[in-house]
Amino acid sequence: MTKPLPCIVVTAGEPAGIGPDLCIMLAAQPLDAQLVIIADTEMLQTRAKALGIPLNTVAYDANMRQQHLGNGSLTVLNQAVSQPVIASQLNADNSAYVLETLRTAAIGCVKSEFDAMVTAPVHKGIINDAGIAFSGHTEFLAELTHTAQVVMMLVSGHQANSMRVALATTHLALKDVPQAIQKTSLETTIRILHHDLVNKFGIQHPRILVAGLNPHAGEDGYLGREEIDVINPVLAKLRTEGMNLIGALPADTLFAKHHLKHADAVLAMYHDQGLPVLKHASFGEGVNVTLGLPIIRTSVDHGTALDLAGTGKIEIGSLLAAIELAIQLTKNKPSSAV
Ligand SMILES: NC(=O)c1ccc[n+]([C@@H]2O[C@H](COP(=O)([O-])OP(=O)(O)OC[C@H]3O[C@@H](n4cnc5c(N)ncnc54)[C@H](O)[C@@H]3O)[C@@H](O)[C@H]2O)c1
Ligand SMILES: N[C@H](C(=O)O)[C@H](O)COP(=O)(O)O
Repeated sequence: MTKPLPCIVVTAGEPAGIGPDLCIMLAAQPLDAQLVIIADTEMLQTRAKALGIPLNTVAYDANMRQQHLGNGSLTVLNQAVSQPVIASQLNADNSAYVLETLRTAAIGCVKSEFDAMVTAPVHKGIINDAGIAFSGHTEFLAELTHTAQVVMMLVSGHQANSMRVALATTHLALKDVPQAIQKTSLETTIRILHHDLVNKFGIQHPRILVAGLNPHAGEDGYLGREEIDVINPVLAKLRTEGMNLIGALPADTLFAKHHLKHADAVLAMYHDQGLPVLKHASFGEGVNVTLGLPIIRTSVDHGTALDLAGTGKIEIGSLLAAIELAIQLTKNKPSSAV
């Protein structure tokens, strides 16, 4: 008996950004999956007209499942915006809509109606302007699924030569980072990273490079003590369990080719220690994946690109890579029905 294709749900993200444009472009992309877009159908049609792309939308029906053929048609689970959308113009009145698309997708994944969710970019600032505290999908989905700790990892798009960069802290002001690097949370981060590399990415004995926090990994304590007091003791403890952890390494040279050649993942201590390197190498083709969640969630490696919404001048590579990785992860799921 042939297995059904995985059902991937895509949230269209900030409606004034390029998320809707990306979803419309998906209509022409055949996939080895079923595809459901969560968005305001009328808003998608208006944007498609502006882009000059003919778009056929079919209302989502859980009982009518079919492969996404890329024949110009999109299956849409309609979620109404509060206010008409103007491309490039943020409107805080539509922030609740954005979060509702995420809730619908995540709950659908928890209930196994969907196999994985893929998110188009949201604008963190406008959601906060609406009076809703929001620092990112990663933190939002952790809270929604009652998961105490998750790990953000970005993967460069090229499978053969893939770089994976995970973060010990996520969307945090730089001044708050040192305080957030604590033994317990760092240990949990490494356990989640190690577990998911083994179980979700199929890497039997992952070799993980761990960055220090300070310049030159603290230079024996003369440039900061987090390596001596926190990071190295955690690495030593986890090594006794057989984990292959290298570090704490100076972050400036950790990303040199000779180091990366033999690494399955890098753990950076904070957002802008790790992500600029990965985005320099593969911006527009990378994937953001949330590890440690009870559901599969991947995302694009770029933001809302408000300057490009409705212009037709965007690249869809990262969204396609995010969908491909989501499909792959559904296949690696131990109890997967797909
Ligand atoms: N996954 C997400 O939800 C996600 C990811 C990153 C940033 N963001 C958010 O997006 C907003 C804008 O962030 P930013 O300006 O720092 O980054 P951005 O990625 O939106 O834009 C950076 C540059 O890349 C260009 N660009 C981005 N995506 C592109 C694409 N698909 N094709 C062609 N060009 C593209 C933009 O035009 C801009 O010049 C912020 O609120 C940020 O927090 C969201
Ligand atoms: N840190 C991510 C990046 O730079 O690509 C981005 O802000 C999205 O994060 P969430 O997936 O948590 O929204």
